Amino acid sequence: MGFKIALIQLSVGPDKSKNIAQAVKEIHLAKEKGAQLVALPECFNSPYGTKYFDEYAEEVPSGETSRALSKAAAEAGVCVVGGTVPERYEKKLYNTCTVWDDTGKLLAQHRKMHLFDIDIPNKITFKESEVLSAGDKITSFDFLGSKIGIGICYDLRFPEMAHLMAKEGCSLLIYPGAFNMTTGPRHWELLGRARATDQQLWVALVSPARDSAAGYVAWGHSLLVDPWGQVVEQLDHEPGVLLADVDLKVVDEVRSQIPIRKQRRTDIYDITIRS
Ligand SMILES: NC(=O)CCC(=O)C(=O)O
Repeated sequence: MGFKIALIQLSVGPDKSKNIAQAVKEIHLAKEKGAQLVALPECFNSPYGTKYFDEYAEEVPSGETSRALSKAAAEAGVCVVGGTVPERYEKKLYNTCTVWDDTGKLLAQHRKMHLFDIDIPNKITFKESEVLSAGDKITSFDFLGSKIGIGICYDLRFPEMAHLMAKEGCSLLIYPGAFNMTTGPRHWELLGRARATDQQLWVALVSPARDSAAGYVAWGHSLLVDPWGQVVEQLDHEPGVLLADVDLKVVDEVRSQIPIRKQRRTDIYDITIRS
């Protein structure tokens, strides 16, 4: 009960076609190494920055990147969590993750719900909301008898969202993300471990590789955390692939041995989706 996952820490540059071609190549290589699920990083077809989103944006599923991911998933015969791309929809832009099954069919589409607007003086100021709109839906999909939830980068900071995905039955949460050189060393691993521990499930964080010459320098360090909150494996900041087994039995093991899910005081508090 489980599957092999590959987290692809891609090197991303300004050449969109090259970024896509590199992703397609890595999807095939991961499949050859036995991966059943391949996940790409946030903003993998474009440099990460508000000035780039409009230029690199495409429609889902008709755009160049969607078509390439669908084809790669079908040809390799593997499920692809397609990182994120700037998506154009009805004159708005979103930061969007698409998921493709092993026949190339679009299984799920998640629009980043929490936009990355922060201001840390003399370190980093970023305002996604200057150009992006926020999504408004929790997203999960079925995979080999399990349910997988999707969040995007800053979404990782919101335990309520992870809680709702766990409540929907997810055993694994995948977050394509690109933390930076200020928040990355402080919070990236901590938040991944926190979400895994508080929801008692697997968490995968997938970053682009670091490019120190880029306007926004990604922290890298893609990682997989088990439901005990332990880091199973973590990359450094170079391009690379993390290939590991996701054992779903561990989810049941932790949840039965530390039964916080049954011990919540829902007579006093609750987290629900407002419709
Ligand atoms: N792309 C993002 O959402 C970055 C989030 C981030 O760096 C953080 O600290 O949160």
